[in-house]
Amino acid sequence: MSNVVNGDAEVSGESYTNNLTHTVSASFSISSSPVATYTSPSPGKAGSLLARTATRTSVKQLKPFATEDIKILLLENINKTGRDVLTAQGYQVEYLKSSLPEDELIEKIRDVHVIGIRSKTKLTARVLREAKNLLVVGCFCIGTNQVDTQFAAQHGVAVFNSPFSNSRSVAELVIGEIIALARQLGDRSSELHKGTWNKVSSGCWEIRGKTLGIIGYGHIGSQLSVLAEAMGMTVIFFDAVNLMAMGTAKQVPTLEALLQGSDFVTCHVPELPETHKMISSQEFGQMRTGSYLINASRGSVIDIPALIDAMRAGKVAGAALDVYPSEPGGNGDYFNNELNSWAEDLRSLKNIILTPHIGGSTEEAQSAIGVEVSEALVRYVNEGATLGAVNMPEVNLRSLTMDEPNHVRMIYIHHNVPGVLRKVNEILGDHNVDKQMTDSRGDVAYLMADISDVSGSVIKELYQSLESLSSRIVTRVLY
Ligand SMILES: NC(=O)C1=CN([C@@H]2O[C@H](COP(=O)(O)OP(=O)(O)OC[C@H]3O[C@@H](n4cnc5c(N)ncnc54)[C@H](O)[C@@H]3O)[C@@H](O)[C@H]2O)C=CC1
Ligand SMILES: O=C(O)C(=O)COP(=O)(O)O
Repeated sequence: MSNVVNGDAEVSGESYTNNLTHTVSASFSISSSPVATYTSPSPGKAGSLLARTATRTSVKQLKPFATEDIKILLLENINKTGRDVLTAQGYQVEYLKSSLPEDELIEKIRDVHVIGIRSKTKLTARVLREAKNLLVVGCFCIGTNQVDTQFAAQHGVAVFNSPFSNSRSVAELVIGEIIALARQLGDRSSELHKGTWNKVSSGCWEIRGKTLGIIGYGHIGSQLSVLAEAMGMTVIFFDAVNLMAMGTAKQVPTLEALLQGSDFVTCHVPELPETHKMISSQEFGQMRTGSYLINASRGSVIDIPALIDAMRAGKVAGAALDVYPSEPGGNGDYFNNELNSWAEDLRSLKNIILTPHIGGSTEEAQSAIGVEVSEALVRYVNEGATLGAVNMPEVNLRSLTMDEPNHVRMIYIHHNVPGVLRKVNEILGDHNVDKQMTDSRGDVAYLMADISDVSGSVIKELYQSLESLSSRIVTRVLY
């Protein structure tokens, strides 16, 4: 492992790796050109922004660390496209197919600078507190409810996700389920699998002319709206904010109005305290008799025992669930009462489609998410850019170029308290700050400054001065 020159003292590769957050910041080697060792990633299928950027030879890659010292843990079967972007950078990438129970996760996370997860891995404050080297989290999915994003921000750890790369896949699944429920396809198919010919039309319907009620009209809800209208459905939606309706869809003012007016109800809200058991006994009472319920958002949104009662009473004629309050960390025979106390009652119902959280599980979605999130991670690790972060202010500066060999990029993540900028600018003030950007989000602020004509010893001084401020969360130096 290569040694890294730290100002005038030499730091061994081992100590450098053990606390990269610190030593990335504290490594002031300008002895080897990061560009010389840079290998540009092979362009992804989706047309990699990173790859395009890397081919512009004038852009300088900011990497004052040996890329092989960056340790990345990828859980939950993250797509090969994502793994390829990260390994092409030279990072050490460990990849597991499932998520990890909390204690194993804590053991593993202590060591890594980057973690990539999907919806199952819970990055709680307890886990993140142990993640002493962690710089950044990549959620290779839409939802970020599984991460304590606020705790992460307060400890200088940025969190990225993929806001819409699997939205279409979820919308298409729901369209399939609307027809499958209306025609009782699941039941007919499993009967025939068992040898029973059961040709019925009673209680089976066309979807043309029926009303679809969408709860949460964001990326998925609005995409679904377009597909449903194309199939002859009328669309109404309920959302916490006023939104532009697609096509001839109409926003309704209350959840009750949506439930009373819909033949099919589908949920597309995030997991929040306000959406917890949003559909419970009272709401089932407000639904039309013989209507259908679909949930591909989060398991906490539906009160499942209340759904079981509503289906047994004939109020709800069918349901499709993709998500559950407890979900297993990997594949296997886990869907039983040990996982969720009502699982066997749910499995015994007629006309209910139960899927193992596959809404976003298509080749297209996973391959696009792999590239998108990995590229955001690379930009954050190498350049400090927070564009698209869900828990940090969005800060970026135009790239440094090869014509600016003695420039340095200072990154200072700090508590958002009065007087910090004055102190930071006193420290930077004797130098030529070429460009600077700062922004805050809640309690945390992020400052990025590019400084010209600085030597190794000056970089060290700047770093130490910023580190000594009481407002400091994380200081990084990139050049
Ligand atoms: N089953 C699966 O595999 C997948 C599930 N999801 C889940 O679907 C959720 C929705 O995804 P997107 O449409 O991309 O999110 P989005 O953020 O684009 O849209 C969510 C919408 O819900 C609305 N909303 C929030 N709180 C509300 C409330 N209390 N009442 C009414 N409306 C409310 C928001 O205003 C927003 O318009 C995600 O948060 C995720 O949990 C997402 C992708 C795949
Ligand atoms: O994107 C999301 O929020 C999802 O729920 C999909 O999660 P997954 O990537 O399948 O674990």
